[in-house]
Amino acid sequence: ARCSHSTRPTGWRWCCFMERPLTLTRGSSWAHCSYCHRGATGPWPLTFQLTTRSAMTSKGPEEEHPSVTLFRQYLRIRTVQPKPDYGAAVAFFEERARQLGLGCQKVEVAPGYVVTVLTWPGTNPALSSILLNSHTDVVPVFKEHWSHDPFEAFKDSEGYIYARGAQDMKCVSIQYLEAVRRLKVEGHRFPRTIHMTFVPDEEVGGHQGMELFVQRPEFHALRAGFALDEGIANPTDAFTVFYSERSPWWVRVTSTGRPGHGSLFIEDTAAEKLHKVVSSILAFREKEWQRLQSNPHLKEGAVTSVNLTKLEGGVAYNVVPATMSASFDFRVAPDVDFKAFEEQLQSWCQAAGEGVTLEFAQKWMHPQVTPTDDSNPWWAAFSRVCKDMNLSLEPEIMPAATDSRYIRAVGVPALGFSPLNRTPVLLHDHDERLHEAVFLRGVDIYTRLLPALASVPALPSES
Ligand code: MET
Ligand SMILES: [Zn+2]
Ligand SMILES: [Zn+2]
Repeated sequence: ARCSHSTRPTGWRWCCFMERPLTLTRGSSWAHCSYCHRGATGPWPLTFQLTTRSAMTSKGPEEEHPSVTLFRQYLRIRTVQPKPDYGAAVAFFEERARQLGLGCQKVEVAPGYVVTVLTWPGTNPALSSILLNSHTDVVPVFKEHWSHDPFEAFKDSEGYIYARGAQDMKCVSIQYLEAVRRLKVEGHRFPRTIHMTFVPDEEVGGHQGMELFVQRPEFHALRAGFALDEGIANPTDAFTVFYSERSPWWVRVTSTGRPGHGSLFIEDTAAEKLHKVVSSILAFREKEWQRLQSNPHLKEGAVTSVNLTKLEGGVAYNVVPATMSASFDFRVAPDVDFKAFEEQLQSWCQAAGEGVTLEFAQKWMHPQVTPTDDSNPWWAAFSRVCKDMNLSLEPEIMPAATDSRYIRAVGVPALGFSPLNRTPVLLHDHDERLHEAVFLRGVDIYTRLLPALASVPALPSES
């Protein structure tokens, strides 16, 4: 097979030999394949500049990079909460497994909730495996605030792909698959097995997804030694990598008090007492915010955040209700004393008066930290590749929660990493979008990371 060099100065061309894109130098009359170097005009990678981005942007479908086409196909599957079309997603991954010649296993962790596992076996089955995890569901949209239909995967003339899940995290699922495809086509084999897990329901807490899956014999049979899961885009040149997470505590405070006519000065009302708790919690929020603001070394994930997200109660303007409630989304930093923190919440309720109680809708109690020094061979391999590729890494604590918490809690070290730099953070936002060149660069990054991770020598525990 040979490269087919294009004479066009812009756009994507496919190298049939290396199964990857040719890079085209803007203004030159011909292209080169960056892998097999036929007709090379300069070193890979192209410097990643906005001008280059538009040079790399394709116009018509016939010019589009096949990995981008696949990404857009996946984005069109409506796996949107609260009623995700998981059947279509599972069928999509089964078809990928068939096309790539990968093992495919479906594990139904709850009725209708399937974890799809695609497997590329390693050469040394004695070694633990690499787990590449991604969730298949996406959060709902406010359609009226979008510039394009969020399930159409519209690509604008600049190369930005608009879709719910473009960043969180359908890009990562396809980047894993495309990196594996490239490596397989190039004829590589690695000592460690690579498993890709596609899991449901992360966006609603993972209770019918990863939380159940890690307890199943099928999960233990994967013998995962290390996992990658989602991160967050970085608007700068750097890439963020998460080594721990804050713990979600979703708390509902219910206040009860004396009811009556809306014209009277009734004492001991539900509203009065709820107001006190809300004030205590929002004062704590302000304190944590100030702590974050005043210390430039602290990142968002290192302090505890809280937001008042729901207020419920009442039936009429002139009826004082006997019950009112407030719901809070706490994200508790990993270094917090969890027992003391819960006691603090209880004491705010008690201080507000009689009949004020709290309940938890989510309460994660097992924060874990994956070491980011060379004592951790997985970190060493991961960071070495990034160094070799000249990628600067910003290690942080994930401010939100991902399925990584379940993976780490069963003893598997995990890093949260979405290979998206120079990208505004738009997860869960209107007009969530990703530039196709950033997406493709992410495939390159995994194409370098996977060989390194899947070739980490036997650990002391494995020999
Ligand atoms: C607490 S469930 C996690 C849902 C979502 N990933 C979030 O962080 O909000
Ligand atoms: Zn996500
Ligand atoms: Zn999300």
